[in-house]
Amino acid sequence: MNEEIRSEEDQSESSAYRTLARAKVLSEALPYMRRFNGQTIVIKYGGHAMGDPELARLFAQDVVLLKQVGMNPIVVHGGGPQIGQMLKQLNIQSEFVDGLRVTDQQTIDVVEMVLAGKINKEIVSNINAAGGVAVGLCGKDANLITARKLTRTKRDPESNIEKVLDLGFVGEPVKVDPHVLDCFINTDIIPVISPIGVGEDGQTYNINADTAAGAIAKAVGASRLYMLTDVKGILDGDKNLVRDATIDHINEMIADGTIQGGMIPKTETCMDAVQNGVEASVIVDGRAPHAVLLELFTERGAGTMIRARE
Ligand SMILES: Nc1ncnc2c1ncn2[C@@H]1O[C@H](COP(=O)(O)OP(=O)(O)O)[C@@H](O)[C@H]1O
Ligand SMILES: CC(=O)N[C@@H](CCC(=O)OP(=O)(O)O)C(=O)O
Repeated sequence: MNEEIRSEEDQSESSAYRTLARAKVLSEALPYMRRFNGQTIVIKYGGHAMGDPELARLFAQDVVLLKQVGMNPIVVHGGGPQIGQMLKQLNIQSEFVDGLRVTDQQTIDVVEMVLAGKINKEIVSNINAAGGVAVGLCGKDANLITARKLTRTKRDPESNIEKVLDLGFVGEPVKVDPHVLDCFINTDIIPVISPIGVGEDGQTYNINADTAAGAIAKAVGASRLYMLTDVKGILDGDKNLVRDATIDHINEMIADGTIQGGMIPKTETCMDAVQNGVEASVIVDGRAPHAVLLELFTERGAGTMIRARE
């Protein structure tokens, strides 16, 4: 057969195949779109996941799509690496205890400026540029997150005495008032929230973004809590992805050291959420394009899903 004709046939075959594959993806997505219609989902967008501008653009597009197919996405963002960069530029030393940034007066000013100022508005702009209508908030707006100083203790191995650690203005949420978020349901508005809390006395608190996202997911009765991070999900001892994790399994992995560092507060937040009304928490790879869409709308999903019961 003439080479030109063969190549035309090959091209039309592969284009037909691509069209079929696209149609399959769409038809697979439809039942999930129906199922999640009207549901609220909280997406924690971590500082590591937002590093690459192209990924940030795709993330914004995905959030807009979720809203357009009838869900109520709420974005809670972090920005740890970006805060670190700004502190470095300002020559302010920063130290972490158990994954939490020790926050003095100078640091809290920078944290608020970077999170509620720069990063929040960048995400809002990206969503708006993707055709959405985003509104930026922090925990201070409409009393969204009331916080108090977090107290941490650590046992001194030598004296065996429990010591109170002073983390400065690190806060823990004591109350989330979702009233302002309820106002956005059934509108086109997508809330984007910085993890800054306010004390009863007006003190500004720096809240770990995972913790803030978990508190908001519980308060709004979210169906799903998504944690976008820089790994595929929870990895087992052989570094294989754990697709479905029960609470017992996670506790075992924390106890035997398989889950460490920042993954400990993340999984603890996920477990707390599912034990308090959130249907499922999912840890997904924020470095993968369309991570949330793949998780929500495909049979195979992505990342690690955590439920209260199997
Ligand atoms: N068992 C585990 N599975 C996956 N990641 C783990 C595990 N144990 C520890 N980690 C670490 O947890 C990190 C994610 O937590 P963290 O750095 O706090 O994320 P983020 O900044 O996105 O909130 C991973 O990059 C990985 O180094
Ligand atoms: C108390 C505390 O540690 N707060 C965090 C808040 C930002 C955050 O959590 O951002 P990521 O999700 O990107 O890590 C911090 O200061 O870095």
